[in-house]
Amino acid sequence: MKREDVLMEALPYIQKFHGKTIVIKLGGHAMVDAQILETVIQDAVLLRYVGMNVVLVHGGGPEITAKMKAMGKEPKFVAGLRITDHETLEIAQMVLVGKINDGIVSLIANCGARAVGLSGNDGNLLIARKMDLQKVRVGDVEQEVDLGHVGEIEEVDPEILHCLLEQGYIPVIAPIAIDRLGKSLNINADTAAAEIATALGAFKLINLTDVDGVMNADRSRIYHRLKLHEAEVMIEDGIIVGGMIPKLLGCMKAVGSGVTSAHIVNGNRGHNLLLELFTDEGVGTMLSA
Ligand SMILES: Nc1ncnc2c1ncn2[C@@H]1O[C@H](COP(=O)(O)OP(=O)(O)O)[C@@H](O)[C@H]1O
Ligand SMILES: CC(=O)N[C@@H](CCC(=O)OP(=O)(O)O)C(=O)O
Repeated sequence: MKREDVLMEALPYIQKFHGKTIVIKLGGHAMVDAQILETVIQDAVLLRYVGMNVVLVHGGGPEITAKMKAMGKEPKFVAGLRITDHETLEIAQMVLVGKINDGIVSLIANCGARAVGLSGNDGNLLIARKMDLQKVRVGDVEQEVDLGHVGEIEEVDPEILHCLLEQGYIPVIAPIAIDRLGKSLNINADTAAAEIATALGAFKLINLTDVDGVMNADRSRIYHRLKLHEAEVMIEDGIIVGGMIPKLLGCMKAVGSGVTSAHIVNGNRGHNLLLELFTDEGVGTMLSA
């Protein structure tokens, strides 16, 4: 395709998305390479410059895991959620709020846009309560597991985001929430992004991760388009496992609540974010109602 054709293919999308809100979830597995992370940030800044309201929610699971291991702690997950004791919560806050959030804000500044870093604690953005015990099947026995300081989001107050977006900032959000007594809770970043997209009435939710999209059981094919009911069946059938569970559930919640489409895209391939948004074929999985 000629270079001018590439630009012309993007034009109707740029027109359609102008002034619309897009929530981009940057997964920890899509941030392991500094150069790739920079590419993603460049894409996000470009979206801002073509007139979209861009909100970034980031994870950092692999870095939290690495820090825990370095401190002699064994990470454990239930359905993609990290069991979080007090020390783990402190590690998660240090990594997510202290390190990753700050790093992304600086990268955006380097790319010529303005960002403000937040966690769910700021401006009561994410109010949560401690998550109920989770049922886990071990062999034939079903057990109940306490996930510790892990939160279930009860309320989202997007006011602070509206203020920042109106002033042209890109809000960058770390997935830590606050409970009604002022205590912090660890939130899965996919869930946080989906709740924020829903509360903002976003046009799109884009999940950047380390796979090309939602795949079938033997991982031989990608689903480029999924409907809500198909995604439900895939979860019931156990085709979706681990970290993909909160991701797809989040996308389903968002789409079920009015977000037009939710996308799962490989963030480790250069400029995939732009290709998913501005080309006819797209590159990942698009979930719609
Ligand atoms: N059906 C599926 N299709 C694609 N990926 C899946 C599926 N089920 C589970 N996964 C896993 O989900 C992972 C992405 O989730 P996660 O590790 O939490 O990423 P992130 O850190 O980007 O949020 C993939 O690397 C893949 O191993
Ligand atoms: C409760 C819970 O699981 N919280 C996550 C928060 C970070 C996250 O979700 O990071 P990714 O997007 O990279 O997976 C965790 O501790 O890993």
